[in-house]
Amino acid sequence: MIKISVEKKLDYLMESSRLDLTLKHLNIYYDKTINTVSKIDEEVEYGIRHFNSDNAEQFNDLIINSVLQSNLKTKVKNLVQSLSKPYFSRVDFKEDSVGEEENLYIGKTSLMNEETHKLLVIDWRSPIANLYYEGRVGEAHYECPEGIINGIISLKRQYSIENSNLKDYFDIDITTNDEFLQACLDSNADNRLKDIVSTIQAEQNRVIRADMWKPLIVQGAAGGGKTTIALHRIAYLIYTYEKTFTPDNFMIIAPNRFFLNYISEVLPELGVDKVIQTTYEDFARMVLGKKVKIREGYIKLGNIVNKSMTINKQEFSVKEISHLKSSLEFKDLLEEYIDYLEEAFLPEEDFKIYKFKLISREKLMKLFKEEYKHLPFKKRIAEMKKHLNNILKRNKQKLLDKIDLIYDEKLDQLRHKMKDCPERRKIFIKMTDERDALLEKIKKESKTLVNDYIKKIEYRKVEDYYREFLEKLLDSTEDENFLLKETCNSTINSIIQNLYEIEDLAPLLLLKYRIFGLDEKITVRHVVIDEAQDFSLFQLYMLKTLIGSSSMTILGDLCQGINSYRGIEDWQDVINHIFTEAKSTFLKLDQSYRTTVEIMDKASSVIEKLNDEKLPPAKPVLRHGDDVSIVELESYDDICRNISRDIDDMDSREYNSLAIICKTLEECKNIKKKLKQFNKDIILIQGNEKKYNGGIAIIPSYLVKGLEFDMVIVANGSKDMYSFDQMDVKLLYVALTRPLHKLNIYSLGEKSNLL
Ligand SMILES: Nc1ncnc2c1ncn2[C@@H]1O[C@H](COP(=O)(O)OP(=O)(O)OP(=O)(O)O)[C@@H](O)[C@H]1O
Repeated sequence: MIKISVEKKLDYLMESSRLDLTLKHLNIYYDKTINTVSKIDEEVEYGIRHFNSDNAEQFNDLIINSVLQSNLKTKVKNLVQSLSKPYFSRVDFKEDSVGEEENLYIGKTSLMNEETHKLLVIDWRSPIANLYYEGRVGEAHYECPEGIINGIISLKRQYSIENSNLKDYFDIDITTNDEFLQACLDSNADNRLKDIVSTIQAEQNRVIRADMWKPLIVQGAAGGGKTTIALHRIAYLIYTYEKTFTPDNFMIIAPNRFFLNYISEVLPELGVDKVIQTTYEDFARMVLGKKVKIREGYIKLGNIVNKSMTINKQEFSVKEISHLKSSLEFKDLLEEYIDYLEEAFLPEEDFKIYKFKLISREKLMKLFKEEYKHLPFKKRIAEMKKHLNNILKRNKQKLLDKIDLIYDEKLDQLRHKMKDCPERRKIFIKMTDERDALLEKIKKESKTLVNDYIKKIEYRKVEDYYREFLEKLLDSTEDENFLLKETCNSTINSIIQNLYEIEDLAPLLLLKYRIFGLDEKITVRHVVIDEAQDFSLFQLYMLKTLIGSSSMTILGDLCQGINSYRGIEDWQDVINHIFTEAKSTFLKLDQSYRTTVEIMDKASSVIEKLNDEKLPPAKPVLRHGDDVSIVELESYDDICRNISRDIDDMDSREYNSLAIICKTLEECKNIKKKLKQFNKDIILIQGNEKKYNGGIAIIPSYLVKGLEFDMVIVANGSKDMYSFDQMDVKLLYVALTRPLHKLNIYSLGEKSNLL
């Protein structure tokens, strides 16, 4: 029997009654909220039933109530969560200038004691909660809008509360390697990522709370919590800027929809709804306003990975072409083409009525290129249209009067020159007819003059501009520049087939943005990009341009840059070339939380083979597990027999998820087929799936980034599969960093020298 000291017993009783008190207030608040919900529900229902589109007031009420209804739903969801676990930690803090020590209970959402107006629970995102994440017992401080508050922490405590019951609590100093974190990391992988509010580490806390207005770039080790932290940062920013922004002002960009599903539970768990969660491809489609057919990135990468086993010229040029199209140099070439379009956009003529010049082309160009420079071409033309209408309005009457005057003078001269006679009368009539005809012509022409001028301006489809750009580039490129020629030719072919590469999206977006502008204003104010190492500089430039701000969080790991032929090679390039006008914050997450020391050491030994100082090593959290097993076998049948045994072992180890990682999709299919003999039910992940519900999956190496599993089997880590080629090294590194607890590697024949 465990002996518990009297002190701990008393403490426990005190904590239990504190929990009861919190729950009592929570329940009162919950009941009140539910009452409000029913009232609002009734009002919305009434509003819909008696809807009268002519009654503006009623319509406004309905809109307001619907928003309220939706907010209340989120509130109720959060309250239900809080009722099960109202807080997870406590900090006892005495501010230097205040006599009394405060017991701060920290939870996912705050709660007020409505009688005393004191906070029973403090939101983890509030400034004072920093004491829990960064302060140690003893002298501590936190920053808030009023300045820096100094004081003393006398206690930091973590609670294990389940279903409203206090199970246990631990007193800690710093939030590193404490029992809580260890317990979290020891637990098994869910099929979804989870929130980590109670165990956020100091370096992670700094990422979460970094200044929103500066671009934030985070290099984070595999398993360093980048994805998790990205989502917590969004929750933090929404809380901090509650009065300024709504959740849909925030957007997270993830590598694919499968990944979006994997992260889909974290934000709701953190009490946040309605954040835009998308992929770069989907976002681009939305901006382009059409269904552009894109060769999925994973298919292309799959082809590259496949072919890299037999390196040939063709494969080399696919990577080179992608690299070129993703570069800022390519963007500059496109900008030159847009400059050329700008020069030729207006009709080659003055704006005139009949023979009378109202404004010269030179002046119109000045307006177009200088006055309205900040606008896309189409919007410039809309502005110019207004301007031309004004010019016409101002000058039409003047012109008509002037013509009258000229003819009056002419007629006068005639009168002086000639005596009245049939001849003079004839000339007179001819002249007045001529004048009237001219006046009529001008009046008539003026009705359509502006529209006729505007109609001369030709718009093409975005993809037609793109094609013309490439054709012109092709013409102006020297024959020896094989790569650029090949790039233009292959891209023109793609346009003809109406099937684009992911690299074509940034050029298409730039053309759309500069020529047509956005169909709808983008309301996103802050973008978070996960797995950003696979983004190109051109893509990042476009995202920044489209949201019109540098308020971005960019997280990635250069060690996992499996798309490095087009992705980022050095974060400094992002700082120097994308965020030139804003001072960026660069932070690192060196610690890795996902896996054991043994597994991380093996993975690190692989990435170190690249000998690249820009690829920082990951430091595993002190958690030990089994050694990594590497077994060389003679046939795929032997490999599958071993895998089958590992699968049988899963239950005894209480693992929920296992991934068999093969380098290519072909190998995945082959192994899946062979495993059928052993009656193993395995899901093959090919990249187009929307979700993974746990269990055993077989998955190609280039699709596993970002994911995690209790156990990973690298099906064939042989010499033939993984060479010292940069892509091979990174693919293997990504595969080795996926398991939480166990890693087995098989090899068909001799194992790779990387291992
Ligand atoms: N402070 C923490 N407390 C508890 N668990 C944590 C903490 N930080 C990270 N983890 C866990 O570590 C694992 C890895 O986190 P995550 O997937 O966010 O890392 P990542 O940096 O995006 O990884 P990768 O780049 O390898 O995909 C997750 O299971 C996450 O819950």
